[in-house]
Amino acid sequence: MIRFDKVSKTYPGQKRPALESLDLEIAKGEFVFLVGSSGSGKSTFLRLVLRETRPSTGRVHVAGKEINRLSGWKVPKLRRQVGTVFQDFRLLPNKTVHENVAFALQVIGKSRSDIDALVPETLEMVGLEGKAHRMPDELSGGEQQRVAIARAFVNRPMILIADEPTGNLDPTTSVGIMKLLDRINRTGTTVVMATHDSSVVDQMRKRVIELDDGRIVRDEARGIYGYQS
Ligand SMILES: Nc1ncnc2c1ncn2[C@@H]1O[C@H](COP(=O)(O)OP(=O)(O)OP(=O)(O)O)[C@@H](O)[C@H]1O
Repeated sequence: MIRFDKVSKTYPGQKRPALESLDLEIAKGEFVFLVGSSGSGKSTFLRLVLRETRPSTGRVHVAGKEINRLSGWKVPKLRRQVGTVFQDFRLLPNKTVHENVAFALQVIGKSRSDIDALVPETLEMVGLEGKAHRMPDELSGGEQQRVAIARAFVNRPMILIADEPTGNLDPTTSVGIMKLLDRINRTGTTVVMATHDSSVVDQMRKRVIELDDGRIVRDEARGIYGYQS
């Protein structure tokens, strides 16, 4: 589902590469934690998967396509296959919960009847039935993150990328969010999550890839967080 062949990335004006000669394969349906200290290259990895940036050398394959060669007009189609969730939720503040999730479908041209069916179903899946007409600021942080996950998943993407999704949440709320991501993963969606949250990683016992200075220093099938920040 995601394959990196000898991928290096050096940002313009930087001497040291953010990622160096990364070889990596993530299969369909896997759940992968990306860990490593600040600056180790986690966000750069995720940005390469989304083609928000391109590798300096090497090849990035996502959902069967070599994406460095993808022409610009095909990038939106790629991004439809990849849902994204962030630490700071990134909801539209002036839209209701329903509208936030519906918007993700409107921009890709889904019909009104599809939207009317998919949004309530997805809100129910994330445990927000009954809150469809609330505004984001009328929700707890955990609920806002559930809306963000609903928005990322409503289109049933092949891959879900989560960058520190529990970073602003207390431990109990984080457990609920992880159960939800696990449920999404069980539908067949590949989940890649960058995190500094050691308790979450230790609880889930999924594949753990650790980056250090742009290189993979650990790749374990049922790993723990295992590095001291
Ligand atoms: N746009 C950019 N321009 C120049 N250098 C960058 C840019 N983005 C990241 N870097 C550098 O690349 C390296 C890797 O950064 P990256 O953001 O991928 O790390 P990270 O593991 O995601 O860190 P954090 O856990 O703090 O989010 C760092 O040395 C960083 O300073």
